[in-house]
Amino acid sequence: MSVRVGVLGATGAVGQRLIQLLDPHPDFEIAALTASDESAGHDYREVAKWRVDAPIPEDVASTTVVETDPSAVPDDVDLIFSSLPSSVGEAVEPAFAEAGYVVSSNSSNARMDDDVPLVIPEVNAEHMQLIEVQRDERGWDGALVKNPNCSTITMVPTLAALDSFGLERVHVSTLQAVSGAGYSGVSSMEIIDNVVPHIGGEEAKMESESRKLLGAFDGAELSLHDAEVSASCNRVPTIDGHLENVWAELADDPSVGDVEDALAAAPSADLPSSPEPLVKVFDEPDRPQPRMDRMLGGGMQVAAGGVQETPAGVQYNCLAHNTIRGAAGASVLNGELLARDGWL
Ligand SMILES: NC(=O)C1=CN([C@@H]2O[C@H](COP(=O)(O)OP(=O)(O)OC[C@H]3O[C@@H](n4cnc5c(N)ncnc54)[C@H](OP(=O)(O)O)[C@@H]3O)[C@@H](O)[C@H]2O)C=CC1
Ligand SMILES: N[C@@H](CC(=O)OP(=O)(O)O)C(=O)O
Repeated sequence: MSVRVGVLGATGAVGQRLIQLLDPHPDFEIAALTASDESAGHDYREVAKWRVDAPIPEDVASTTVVETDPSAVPDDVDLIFSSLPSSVGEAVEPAFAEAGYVVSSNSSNARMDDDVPLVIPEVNAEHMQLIEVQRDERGWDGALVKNPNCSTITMVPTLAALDSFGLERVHVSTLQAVSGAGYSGVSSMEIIDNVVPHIGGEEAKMESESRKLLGAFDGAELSLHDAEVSASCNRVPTIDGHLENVWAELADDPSVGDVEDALAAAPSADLPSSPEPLVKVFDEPDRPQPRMDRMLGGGMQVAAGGVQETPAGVQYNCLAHNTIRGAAGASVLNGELLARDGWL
């Protein structure tokens, strides 16, 4: 199988990660790269400030970047990956879906729309069926599919693994890497020797997106999970890898061993980029750590550890690479699911 793919926002931080993952991909072939009007018409190497810690693929470097408009992308492209600023995605992604393209987007716009699948394939692949509702309602031949926010993706696979114990309430405190804000997002004077206890909009995203991901889809409508989720988000001076401290209140009151077993047994998805196992559980109380564990499973594995009982529920720590599992890799995984299940 070879699926021709386009990347919207290809010159950006997440766009570069997408290229790093798509260039060697066994099933996907990069056929179009888009960016802003200022970059259009130039070779990719001229307009992308390449920041990835691996060489820029030569065939990509010499590709001409085009405008972010459906008319600029060849008709035989089957799948579009989008990593645009959300204000741009809001206007442009529906235009691509209307023009017949299936869009796997990482941008935050439309994630909570009733007819937009918000998917982590290992957690809620069945929500992809919402595409039928979306096509009926919007009259699109294409589709718009989202992956969640990077902090949400880090935590939700662990919550899904514990939901059979009766997930009632979640408190989470995050320690988020600077790459989550993009290359120029946090200045060195702000973050070196410091922690910033505020990331605009992040807490609300974790609280709402988690409940949608864990919600039930009856074939026509999606209902949010009942659990209350409360988040506190902090920027810390790590480069990549979001570490999170989670307290989960579970109706069944499982033992620490039961929780560790459930996390370790979280099902993987039978897709090229899905890690096996989905969650690596550490016995060592001081793991996972961003520098040591963010590249587990090629950056796609979620790590967990430090499970203990507390008066506020089961407490544990979890970690994932925010620009791979939390962004570009999440979109690629959704693309693999879309291709495998015949949505293209
Ligand atoms: N950085 C991260 O770790 C994460 C980012 N995200 C989300 O992913 C998206 C992209 O983030 P990031 O890669 O950091 O952003 P960047 O600012 O690095 O890249 C933005 C991309 O969008 C293009 N672009 C900007 N304005 C326009 C426009 N008006 N029309 C068309 N293209 C445009 C840029 O092109 P040009 O180079 O020509 O300006 C560039 O390719 C955002 O929605 C962000 O919130 C999500 C999770 C993690
Ligand atoms: N806000 C995240 C990154 C991000 O861009 O998230 P979203 O995909 O929800 O816009 C962070 O700072 O780490």
